[in-house]
Amino acid sequence: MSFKINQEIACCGGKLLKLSHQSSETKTAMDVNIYLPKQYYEEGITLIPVIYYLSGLTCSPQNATEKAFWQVQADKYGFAIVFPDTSPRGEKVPDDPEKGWDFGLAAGFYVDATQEPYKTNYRMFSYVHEELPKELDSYFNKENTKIDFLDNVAITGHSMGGFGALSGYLKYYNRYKSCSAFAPIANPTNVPWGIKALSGYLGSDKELWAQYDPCSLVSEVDNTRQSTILIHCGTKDPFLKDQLKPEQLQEAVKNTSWEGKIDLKIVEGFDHSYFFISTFVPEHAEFHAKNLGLI
Ligand SMILES: N[C@@H](CCC(=O)N[C@@H](CS)C(=O)NCC(=O)O)C(=O)O
Repeated sequence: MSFKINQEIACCGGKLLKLSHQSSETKTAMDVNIYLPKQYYEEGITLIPVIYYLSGLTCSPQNATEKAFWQVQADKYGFAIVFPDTSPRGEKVPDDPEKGWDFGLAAGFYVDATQEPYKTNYRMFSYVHEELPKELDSYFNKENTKIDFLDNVAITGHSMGGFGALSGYLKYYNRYKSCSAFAPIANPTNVPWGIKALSGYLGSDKELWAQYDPCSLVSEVDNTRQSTILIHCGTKDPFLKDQLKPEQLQEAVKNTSWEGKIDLKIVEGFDHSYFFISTFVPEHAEFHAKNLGLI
């Protein structure tokens, strides 16, 4: 299956492409944005690495595309950045029966649902980590490989997407070269947003929940590369104490191969918004650029 280019927009030194495609995982059309940095359009550049950015609750691919200012950093270092959607969408896709904004549409939580009525469409884990990278690779690298969607890749995200980045990174430790997160839901099995989503999508089996919880995964995944995970959270984030709980991840890594490897920065005065995210995107970009071999 192929991508449709809905918009091609000149941005910084490169181009922003707003794409859509039919997903066999979610069985819906999915929107995805990609920024191709200026290096993509230059002669003689070797493979361009990719950062995947997973967005938070209520977001589409547009929020981060418009408000995180990754594009400037992508040009500075020479990586592409992919902004997937946060859930399947469409009239036939089941939503939260309570009509909340923390479950269902725009709240897919990057897991593969096992429960009715969600299991047919809510396959965001397999979509983001398997189907989307492969589809992008076959679409963009038809004639020769210019963008490395599959190997020299990093992952990051915000809030629900910070959780998605952490869990995806730990489950695909040998693929992602680095992981960072902005205000992630660090211990989803232990907070209201996570409990609602995991019970809705995965049912009551807490062992299945644990397979996605970064606080459980750190004791199962051996950090053989001695990698550091970079995390920023703001002190004025209204969700910090009850929903994000980054300190639980610090606790969980004790006596594991990740001990001392969570670089958690609690920054004074910042909230949960894109003003916070865009402030720290340059630091995350530099962190990933180093791990992707760009500097
Ligand atoms: N809609 C919620 C806020 C949800 C929220 O803060 N969502 C974050 C991710 S968890 C976000 O990125 N929102 C979109 C934006 O700021 O552009 C509320 O009214 O309190």
